[in-house]
Amino acid sequence: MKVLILETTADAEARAAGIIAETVKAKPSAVLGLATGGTMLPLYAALRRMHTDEGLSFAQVTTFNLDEYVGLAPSHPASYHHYMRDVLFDHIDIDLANTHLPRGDAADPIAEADAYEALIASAGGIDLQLLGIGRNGHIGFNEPTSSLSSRTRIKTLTESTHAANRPYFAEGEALPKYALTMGIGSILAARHCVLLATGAAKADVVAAMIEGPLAAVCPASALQLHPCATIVLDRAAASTLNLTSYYHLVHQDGAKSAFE
Ligand SMILES: O=P(O)(O)OC[C@H]1O[C@](O)(CO)[C@@H](O)[C@@H]1O
Repeated sequence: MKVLILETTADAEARAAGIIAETVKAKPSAVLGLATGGTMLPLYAALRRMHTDEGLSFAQVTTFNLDEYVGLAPSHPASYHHYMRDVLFDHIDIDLANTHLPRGDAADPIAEADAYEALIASAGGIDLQLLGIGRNGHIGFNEPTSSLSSRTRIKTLTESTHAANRPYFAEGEALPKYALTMGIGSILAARHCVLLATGAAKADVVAAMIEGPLAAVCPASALQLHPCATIVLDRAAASTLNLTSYYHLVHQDGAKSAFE
């Protein structure tokens, strides 16, 4: 794992956005795996700015989002379809036909999961998978005890995930019980995984992911198996790591990747 600890939250967000921008510049037809959640909002704002101010083009990019709530139509304000159009797709030059999320309102969600997995394969796989991390260690909606080799499927959401996402739903509205999510095996198949975590509330789970045992109870720890995983943190999210000085020694600016 390449652990990058940035001084401020804004620095961490800018670094993660910069990694995505460099990927798209190096390969304009890149296949990006995208994530949602509050952590990603400033990152997508940075990509919007790079598009508007610096001409960063997404015209040839294809995207696959990690997950969607079962039962929500794309027009639902709390759906991830809605989120992605709102915060990114409607503001850049991407071809909407090349943007993909699992359909939460599919008549047959099991068939939808299989078709989504096949669509990713037919696009040639994912070049860069962006990830957030839930306070319970989930990546995508792979809740604790998810199979580390799982593929896109339906998962039951935990109470803590419900609590974290309650603010995105209308008062009194019942939250979806299930989500369609890329599996941990699907995520590990991406050629590069980039996880962004910011804020002290994520510190303990970040330490479990990086320095804890590989364990299904912390799904993000599966990234320990990935040959090219970059973890981008601010100081607060990195505050309970034990090996901080080592990460600084090896992975900060100027380090030669050949020696990582
Ligand atoms: O960035 P946040 O809002 O803390 O969310 C973290 C993770 O939780 C989710 O929002 C799902 O609960 C993911 O989409 C995200 O990666």
